[in-house]
Amino acid sequence: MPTEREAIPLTLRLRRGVLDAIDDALVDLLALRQRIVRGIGACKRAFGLAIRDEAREGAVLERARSRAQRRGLAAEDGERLLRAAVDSAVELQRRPDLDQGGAPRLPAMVRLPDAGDPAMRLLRLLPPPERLAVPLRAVPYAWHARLLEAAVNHVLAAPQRAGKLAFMRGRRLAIEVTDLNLRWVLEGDDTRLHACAPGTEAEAAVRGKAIEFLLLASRMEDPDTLFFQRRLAVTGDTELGLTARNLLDQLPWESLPLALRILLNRSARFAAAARDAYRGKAA
Ligand SMILES: C=C(O[C@@H]1C=C(C(=O)O)C=C[C@H]1O)C(=O)O
Repeated sequence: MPTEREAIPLTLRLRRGVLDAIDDALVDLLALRQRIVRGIGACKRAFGLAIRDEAREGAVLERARSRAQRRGLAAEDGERLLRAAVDSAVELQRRPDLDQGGAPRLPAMVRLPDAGDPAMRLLRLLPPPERLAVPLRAVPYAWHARLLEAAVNHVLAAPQRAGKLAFMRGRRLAIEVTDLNLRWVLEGDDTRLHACAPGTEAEAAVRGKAIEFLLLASRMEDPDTLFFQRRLAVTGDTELGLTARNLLDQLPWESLPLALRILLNRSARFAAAARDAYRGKAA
């Protein structure tokens, strides 16, 4: 008799492992939502407001419906998920012990929306990306260039096989991360892209801040938006730059391993939260 572990195929077990990580993240997010709801409840008590706000609930559910649709889900699935979260929120605010554990957190609403949240407090301790530039410069160029080369060639494997990288043959394109002071030049040959020696001249460049590249790589923002809003810019040889940009638009992101996409997505969210927390501190 095979044991249960042996009987379940590895591919199924791996997918369940990823699902477990997603479920953990969902529960973590619910806990974070409830922590903020607690503050809202205390505020309502202090101002003598009703706990339930049906107009606001309607707006919350509508946002969930339209976001679900934009992500290719059924609107009802988005609504069901948020309906459960809103019910928990109302239940929490009705609890008589809501205020226990300290004074009502009124100031949290007056200052920043999430200012009292421990996660946001921690995020605000992080240095802004520009300050990471100094330690990053201590990492040998060859290391991050190799890493970039491997990542780019992995992502571009399919377009390369389809001959879509022919435009890069013998051409040099720079990638510049302005706030981290990082710059790589990639050159194409018949089979792949190579990172050139530091300081190599390039014919065109794609430049922007680290977070914009992370949002692009995690697919949390589409290339069109990033270029249209000039958060990523193409300089130099316009034709080469635009061809590279169009390639980014058509990349088969779904072919990236799921675990890598989750990691990128989490990093991008984390970086965006850190940026917002830092802006809050600077304001
Ligand atoms: C959190 C609030 O309280 C309740 C819960 C809501 C929610 O979970 O989004 C929305 C409206 C209220 O019925 C709020 O008023 O914002």
